[in-house]
Amino acid sequence: MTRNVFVIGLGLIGGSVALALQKAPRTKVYGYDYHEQTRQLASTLKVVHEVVEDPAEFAKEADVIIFGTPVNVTLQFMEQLKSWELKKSVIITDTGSTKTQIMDKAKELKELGITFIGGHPMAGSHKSGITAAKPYLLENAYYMLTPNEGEEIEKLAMLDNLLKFTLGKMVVVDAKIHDHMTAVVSHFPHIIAASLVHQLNFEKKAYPMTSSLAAGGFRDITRIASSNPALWRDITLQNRKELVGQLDTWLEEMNRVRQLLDNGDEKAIEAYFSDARDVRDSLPIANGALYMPYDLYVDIPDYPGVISEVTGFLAEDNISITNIRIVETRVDVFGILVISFQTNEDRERAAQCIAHKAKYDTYIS
Ligand SMILES: NC(=O)c1ccc[n+]([C@@H]2O[C@H](COP(=O)([O-])OP(=O)(O)OC[C@H]3O[C@@H](n4cnc5c(N)ncnc54)[C@H](O)[C@@H]3O)[C@@H](O)[C@H]2O)c1
Ligand SMILES: O=C(O)C(=O)C[C@]1(C(=O)O)C=C[C@@H](O)C=C1
Repeated sequence: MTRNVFVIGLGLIGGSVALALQKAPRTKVYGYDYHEQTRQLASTLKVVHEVVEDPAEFAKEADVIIFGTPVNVTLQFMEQLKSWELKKSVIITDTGSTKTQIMDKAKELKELGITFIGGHPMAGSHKSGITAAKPYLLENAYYMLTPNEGEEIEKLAMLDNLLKFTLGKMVVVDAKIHDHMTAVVSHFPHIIAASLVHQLNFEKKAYPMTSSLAAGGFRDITRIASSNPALWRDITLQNRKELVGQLDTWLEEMNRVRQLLDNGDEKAIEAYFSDARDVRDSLPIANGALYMPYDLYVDIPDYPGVISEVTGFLAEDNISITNIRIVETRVDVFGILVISFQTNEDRERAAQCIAHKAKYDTYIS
């Protein structure tokens, strides 16, 4: 029997989930988005098997409903669900970055016999919209499910079994604990990134050249400041209690740093950086929330066709790449072509392949 999966909100995350779930057996993926252009693109780009025009009407047919909408929109839909005609067996989930308010709302649905199990894949991008969706976006990332207490284990297992096709690593987490942890590693960093950009904006009024000097460090730490502001407004509002707590801790920490600088305490300042480096370097790379691809920097000469030459050699040796980009400056890196791999083994094989076949130097940053 075919199961009908219905994705509402076909942007970066909803679109990526929809693309991934098309690989699940006996599954038909339907999708709805309130933007007409997104619905058209969903059809043209085959992000879903079929586009739906009326979500409430189609919901009657759905076995699983997945919200890929901004978190406040998901709350509104959850209110509407109360009056939708749904299959008794339907399992509803979301992909939202916050969980406490959504899981509180889920309790109201449970009273009406509707199963809602929260979900949150810990992968994404500062890009938004359907054109940024990719079938492998969630691969290897933790995918958290946040059932309320007392949720039927069979329903949780059914959802887990379906979402496994995103290739995410499924874990179950309590909603409140989820919001505490994601405040630290995801939501608060967005505030810091935005605040640094504001600081540069202020500085550049007196020193206009400052912007031109912003290089790799500033780019890396502020990339997420280019995220969708409305999405982050909703996330930070829903998790504002946790964020105020993080902000208080941060302010205390900044006062401590200020003291170190005021005192000109060499040892303490070095320890501040070296302790942070040790912690950062021991974080789970590629397995955890801090998923990072294995990057290889290739020092290539500047002539047409050189990129396809390198990727051609890798293809000959059956080495898959996950990303490729050109770094526009040679100031802070050795190589100019950056190729990402899924595993360290692939990266090592690629370095050997490039050294052997192309004779270009490779570096790991
Ligand atoms: N961006 C990330 O990195 C990331 C990562 C993990 C989870 N999330 C969560 O995933 C969800 C979606 O985020 P995204 O990054 O894909 O955003 P997005 O802007 O790319 O996609 C959201 C989609 O929802 C649609 N939408 C908005 N209101 C709607 C409505 N009333 N009815 C139907 N469709 C509507 C939009 O048109 C858009 O296509 C959010 O809850 C977010 O917190 C985001
Ligand atoms: O990579 C990014 O741009 C992201 O911000 C992705 C990111 C994060 O890591 O904070 C953002 C929100 C999520 O809910 C999950 C992942």
